[in-house]
Amino acid sequence: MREGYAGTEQQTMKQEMIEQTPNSSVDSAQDKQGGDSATGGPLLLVNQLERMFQVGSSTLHVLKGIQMSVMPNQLVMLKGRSGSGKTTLLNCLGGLDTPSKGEILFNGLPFSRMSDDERTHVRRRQMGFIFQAFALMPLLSAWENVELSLRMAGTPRSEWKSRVEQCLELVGLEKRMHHRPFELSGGEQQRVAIAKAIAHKPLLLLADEPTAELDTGMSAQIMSVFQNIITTENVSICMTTHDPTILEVADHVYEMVDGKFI
Ligand SMILES: Nc1ncnc2c1ncn2[C@@H]1O[C@H](COP(=O)(O)OP(=O)(O)OP(=O)(O)O)[C@@H](O)[C@H]1O
Repeated sequence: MREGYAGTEQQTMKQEMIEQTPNSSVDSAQDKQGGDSATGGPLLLVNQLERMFQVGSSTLHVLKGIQMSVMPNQLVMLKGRSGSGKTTLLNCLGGLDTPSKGEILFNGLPFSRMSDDERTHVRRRQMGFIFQAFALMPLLSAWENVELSLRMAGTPRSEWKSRVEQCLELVGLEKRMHHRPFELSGGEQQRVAIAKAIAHKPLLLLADEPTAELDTGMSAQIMSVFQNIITTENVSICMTTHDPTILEVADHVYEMVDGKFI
């Protein structure tokens, strides 16, 4: 993940997550109601999205009129060469960056036109993020990493134990729950990151190159975990990838060239 505007936003998000106390009484199940996905429409709808960056005196046009949709329970992949704009798009979809033009509807709501607070609320309650570099707390066990995510989402404490166990079992780590990240392989660490990202029952998982650090066997395991959680957790996944070997498991692949889909 390149640093820059979006990198700063991700830092901000991580900071928000660290600072957030579990004081919200909003029920995540309640948040799952409504919106287009409840009526069979797309979970995510992107209309004529553009993103420009001001670099010195020139304007860099990175996203140039993106149209896309993600349906409920779909696995959508964004493929493209380095620098084509995939991460910039993913950051806009997750509200970590703001489009210069165009619109993003999430669960039937105008996500890109929400206030920062509203967008943060939606992001915390209904979205989960997975990054290339696992993003785990190094001193916490797999169990504690997942529990932290529930704590930050405001899930009642009484539900933590069963949900942590359920998520770690879902990703096949029931025998490694008390290991810390350095005691786990790359693939296992990424599975903890997935358990962490789904713990609060999001509608959408956004994953930036989730298999980039992994060998072919481990990448295949991660893809099979993704397929499993789409059905068991009722979640949609939108991920970026460079890896042609995993594209076949996608429900839909968007190919990006120079800020546009071809
Ligand atoms: N904040 C920013 N300021 C200036 N330019 C930026 C900024 N963010 C992204 N860019 C530029 O936008 C282009 C697309 O970057 P992006 O990271 O979205 O591509 P990518 O397809 O995800 O690449 P990779 O696969 O290498 O991560 C690059 O040329 C990048 O330098």
